[in-house]
Amino acid sequence: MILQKLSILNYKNIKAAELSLSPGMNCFIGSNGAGKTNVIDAVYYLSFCRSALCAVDSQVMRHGEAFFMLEGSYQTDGGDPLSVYCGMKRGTKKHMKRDGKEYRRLSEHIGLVPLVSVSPADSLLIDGGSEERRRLMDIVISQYDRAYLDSLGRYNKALAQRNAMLRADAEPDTELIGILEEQMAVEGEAIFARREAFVSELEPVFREFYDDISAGHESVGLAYESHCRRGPLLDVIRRDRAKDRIMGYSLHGVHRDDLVFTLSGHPMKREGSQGQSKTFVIALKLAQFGFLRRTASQTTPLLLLDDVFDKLDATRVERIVGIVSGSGFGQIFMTDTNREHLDRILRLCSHDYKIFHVDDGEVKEEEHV
Ligand SMILES: Nc1ncnc2c1ncn2[C@@H]1O[C@H](COP(=O)(O)OP(=O)(O)OP(=O)(O)O)[C@@H](O)[C@H]1O
Repeated sequence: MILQKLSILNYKNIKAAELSLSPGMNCFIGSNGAGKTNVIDAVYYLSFCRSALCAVDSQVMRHGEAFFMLEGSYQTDGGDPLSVYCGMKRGTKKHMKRDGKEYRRLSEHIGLVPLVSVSPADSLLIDGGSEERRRLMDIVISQYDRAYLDSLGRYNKALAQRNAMLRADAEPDTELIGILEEQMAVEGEAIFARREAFVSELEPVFREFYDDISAGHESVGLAYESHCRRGPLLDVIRRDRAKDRIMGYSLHGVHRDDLVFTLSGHPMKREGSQGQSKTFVIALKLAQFGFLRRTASQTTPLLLLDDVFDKLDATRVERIVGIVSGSGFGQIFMTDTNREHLDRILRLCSHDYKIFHVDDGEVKEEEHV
């Protein structure tokens, strides 16, 4: 998938931008706070119907403005044109359209424009709670498996209802809580099977990328942990109903799943240096990219690299650039604050590229000399 043109109106600090993009590398350069991340967040928005950074849509609207609008003109891998539009007026709901036709449900759009993003916020994958790692699995799997997203929705609904019953003053109705547990078990087992298949396919590819970037200096591990491994999920959930009632929430289920990251057999979070943690996250995201390309109807995802090279030594930067400019990767969006650094990266890169200067929300394409 190639994003050929991007139009932005009133998105965060970008008042108006009309960008004609390279099918290869698109570099956004500017000082801190200039709006580089905001531009690539607009690209992210058009894939996921939401910002990667703001949970609330009204927050992406430029301060003092009454609406925002994003429009992307894509070329699919098959060569067909595709247009995606999102617009929202303050105080109303947003409208997402594909080729001029409004979606009834936003979930219908997820996966159409597959995208993998690497950003400084990804350090939370290592340092943050298990919800960050579950989100990584959910974001990838839901881009190629709509049934997964539906299962997740039904599971979360049953979980929220069960938690409400556990917290209520009145003793839970045994029949009703039993039905909710059955729903959680059915959907939970389906979610588990898909997460397990995903991780077992991702893990060897991830290790290969890590070895490649670190020149085989370190050995890393990635494992999937789930209560489903303790036996039939229904038994596992039901067994501790009395304890759950005391705690006021469900202690067991796939909402507690996690990914365990290790460096030489020790927890990455405790042992990894900043550069090693960054390498880990990048290898994970590159593996995710390959996985999506194979599964998301053979479409090459877009790759967003927001400020990724900070804290990495020159050899690792060189190896990463070598990987992403090789075959199998497609269009890339990258941000950097340092021109010399960017020029060094571009010298390594065999892709066609464009440079855009971002200054206080204004985006200008650099003329090629
Ligand atoms: N809704 C909004 N309206 C107007 N400006 C906003 C809004 N949301 C964020 N901003 C502004 O966007 C700027 C941050 O932009 P962005 O994160 O894209 O910077 P950046 O160029 O990536 O910087 P860095 O190099 O520091 O990562 C801040 O100045 C912030 O005030």
